[in-house]
Amino acid sequence: MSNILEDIVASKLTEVSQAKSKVPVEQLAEALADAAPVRDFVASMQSHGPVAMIAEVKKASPSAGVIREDFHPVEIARIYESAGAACLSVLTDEQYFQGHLDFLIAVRKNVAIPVLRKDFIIDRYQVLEARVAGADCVLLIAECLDDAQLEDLYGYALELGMSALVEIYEPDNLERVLKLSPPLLGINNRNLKTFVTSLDHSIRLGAQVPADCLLISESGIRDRSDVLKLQESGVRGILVGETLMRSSDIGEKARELLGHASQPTQ
Ligand SMILES: O=P(O)(O)OC[C@@H](O)[C@@H](O)c1c[nH]c2ccccc12
Repeated sequence: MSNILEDIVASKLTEVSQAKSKVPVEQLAEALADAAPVRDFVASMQSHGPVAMIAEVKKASPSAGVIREDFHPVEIARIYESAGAACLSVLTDEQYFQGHLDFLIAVRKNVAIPVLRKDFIIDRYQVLEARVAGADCVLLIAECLDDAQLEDLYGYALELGMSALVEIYEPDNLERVLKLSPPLLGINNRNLKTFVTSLDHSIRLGAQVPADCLLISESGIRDRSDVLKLQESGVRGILVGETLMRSSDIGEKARELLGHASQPTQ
């Protein structure tokens, strides 16, 4: 079976080297002076209880294809914000998710809550690019990074004033990510090799996460009962994309997940 993560990482290597030849790192670093001040992603997650939502702006994915044709990132982001999302996640990968760094730039300027750059980060250049674009947090996927890379990219994100959301799928990666003492830890419910998605994955693996680390269950969350089930298992954050993006009333669906719905929807 082909492993999508390996394919994506391979194309990221090319993408990053092309980006570096277009805008050398020294030039990119000069733009840091003009970057907006960082918003505290971790604090926003911690202050939105009992379960804080990271709402994702995502047009398409390798597992689902195009999720939403009628795609206006800023409009969607504003709806998420007013529905009570703690933070936003914006896909910036172009090839596999039909995202764009420009979406993040536009979203960040039009909301007041912190924004995560959702991409496959394998190089410091992408972390710098994220900060220059206005990102408050970057995603670091343990399955794409060895220990040295993980530590380096994590440290660099912090150095630039951002937070990093460290994500794992494989149970074997838990121990090595906990060495960073991250305030946030994401457990992906979706196996990126098979696309099989099960909430039980973050529930089971989450039981091994220390209480001082805010546990975020990612992917495959569909309704209020899912959220309650996760909450009962100690999950304090959720990352939701597809369910919201497929909804004909995004705001209502977001409020339903958070338990703020005017009327429960089925
Ligand atoms: O659309 P969903 O099933 O609600 O999932 C959102 C998010 O968890 C998912 O997009 C995701 C989790 N980790 C990733 C890493 C890269 C790209 C995407 C992801």
